[in-house]
Amino acid sequence: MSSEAVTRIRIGGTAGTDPYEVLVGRRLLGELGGLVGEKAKRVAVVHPEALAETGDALRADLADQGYEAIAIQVPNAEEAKTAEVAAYCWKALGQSGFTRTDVIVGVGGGATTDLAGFVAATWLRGVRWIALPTTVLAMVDAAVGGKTGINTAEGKNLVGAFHPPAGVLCDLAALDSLPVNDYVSGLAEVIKAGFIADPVILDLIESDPQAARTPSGPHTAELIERSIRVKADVVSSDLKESGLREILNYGHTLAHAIEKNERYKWRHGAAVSVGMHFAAELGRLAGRLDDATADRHRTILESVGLPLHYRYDQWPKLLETMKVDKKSRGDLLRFIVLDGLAKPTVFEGPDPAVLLAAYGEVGE
Ligand SMILES: NC(=O)c1ccc[n+]([C@@H]2O[C@H](COP(=O)([O-])OP(=O)(O)OC[C@H]3O[C@@H](n4cnc5c(N)ncnc54)[C@H](O)[C@@H]3O)[C@@H](O)[C@H]2O)c1
Ligand SMILES: O=C(O)C(=O)C[C@@H](O)[C@H](O)[C@H](O)COP(=O)(O)O
Ligand SMILES: [Zn+2]
Repeated sequence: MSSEAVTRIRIGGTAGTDPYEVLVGRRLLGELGGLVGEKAKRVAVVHPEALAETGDALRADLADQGYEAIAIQVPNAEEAKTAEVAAYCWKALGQSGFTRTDVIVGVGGGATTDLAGFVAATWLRGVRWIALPTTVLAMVDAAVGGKTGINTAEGKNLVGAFHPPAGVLCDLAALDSLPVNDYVSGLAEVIKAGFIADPVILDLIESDPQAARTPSGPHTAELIERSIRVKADVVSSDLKESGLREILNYGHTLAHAIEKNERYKWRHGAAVSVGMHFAAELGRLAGRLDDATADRHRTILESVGLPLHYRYDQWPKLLETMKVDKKSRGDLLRFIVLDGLAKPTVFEGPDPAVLLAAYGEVGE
């Protein structure tokens, strides 16, 4: 892709949902006004502390276009995904007289877009919102697909709504300021897309893992676009996770338990990396996944600097949390595993001894 090219990926438009586009490229700001639209009088730009300048620049730009624009600054990372911060946003909307035709813009990483989308889903029972993801993870996953939400002390994303955005603008230039640990953490969801659906992603990363760790790598745009296409295909046919969408949860059953155990101080992508290692070992021990594909998880995750291990002594607590994962049904634990490369499937009610053995490979 040349630096001027813009890729457009269409999402939804089936089962009564409004279609929207994910744009990937550079200098996409000119698209924002059109997405906000003429019916809106007010626009609220929700941004994290780390992007205070970006948030204010967007607010000023929207004000120049004639909107009553406000900026709502929220804490960085998971500290934004709380009921208290959502209430703070609702207060700001109420005080600015925000109506049903007004629009929320969420600019930031996945934590910010999850929160902004959730505030949009709940304000007046649902207003239009636009996502401007600024991390790899938010571009390839969080901002796409309409899952919005916040955490509670009891678990990850326990409160939320399906509320797709009106558009998603992935400006690759935003990635230049991202700390390397956050860049790499987003690669976990990219690698997830590779294992569940598009192995070319794995080939591209394996061809030069060090280059994959930076936005200036030769395959950055292709990795992001391929991952978005994986997600777009899935959520376009199953927005509300009645079946197929569960494959996007690969590695997440353990990951969310680790995040809760760490009081949301771990990056989501790091936890997903450990969770995929666990899911691969579970698949292998259950006799479903071949050794080569299971081993490939370790090598590729490690090659980009993602973690494979977590504390062995925490297993009882992690198991308790996993029992109330959103994929559980009654007392039935359910995991996404692979029957082979790009063959994700649901594994229901694994033998507790197999679960423990799989964690034996992950625990340290
Ligand atoms: N809704 C979904 O479908 C979905 C999918 C995947 C993940 N998620 C959620 O996404 C969240 C993780 O998102 P994340 O990995 O983007 O982390 P994040 O949103 O916590 O961002 C990481 C840090 O980077 C900062 N930041 C963001 N963009 C920056 C930039 N361009 N330059 C400098 N700093 C920047 C943020 O303020 C934060 O401090 C989790 O809460 C996870 O549950 C949601
Ligand atoms: O979009 C989905 O569906 C996913 O499962 C993508 C995940 O990467 C993402 O972390 C999602 O927020 C997890 O959803 P949850 O329903 O398990 O909370
Ligand atoms: Zn995720």
